[in-house]
Amino acid sequence: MNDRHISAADTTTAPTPETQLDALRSELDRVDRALLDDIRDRLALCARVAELKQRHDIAVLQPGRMQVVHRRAQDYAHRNGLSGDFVEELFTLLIGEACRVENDIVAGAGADAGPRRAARSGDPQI
Ligand SMILES: C=C(O[C@@H]1C=C(C(=O)O)C=C[C@H]1O)C(=O)O
Repeated sequence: MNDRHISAADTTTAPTPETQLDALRSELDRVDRALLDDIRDRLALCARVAELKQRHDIAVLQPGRMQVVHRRAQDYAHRNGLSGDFVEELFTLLIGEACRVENDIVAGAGADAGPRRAARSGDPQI
């Protein structure tokens, strides 16, 4: 069938721009939730790193490790067509927040200082 023979039924069932926008926004909402879950999990791991550092008197700031994390993010950006500047800023923020959380824990701000970790399968249900 060519364009001159589209029936009325075909045109009425075509998704409207609004429907397509809603569908794309639902996808975005799902990705945003996953991003936030991953950020929460990253910070919860950093809180565990801080507890280990505190127990063994290891410095919170580890410039060598920060370099490794930044370098890997830049490689990823390069391979996946993302802006290197954007990824640099993003990881500067992520690492900065990790260090803030770690410093709070090492300074003894207590168990509430860190982010909540994600529930694991063996956890009690409350
Ligand atoms: C998580 C750590 O602590 C800090 C936070 C880092 C991060 O957010 O990736 C990296 C280096 C650290 O100074 C670590 O030492 O691994």
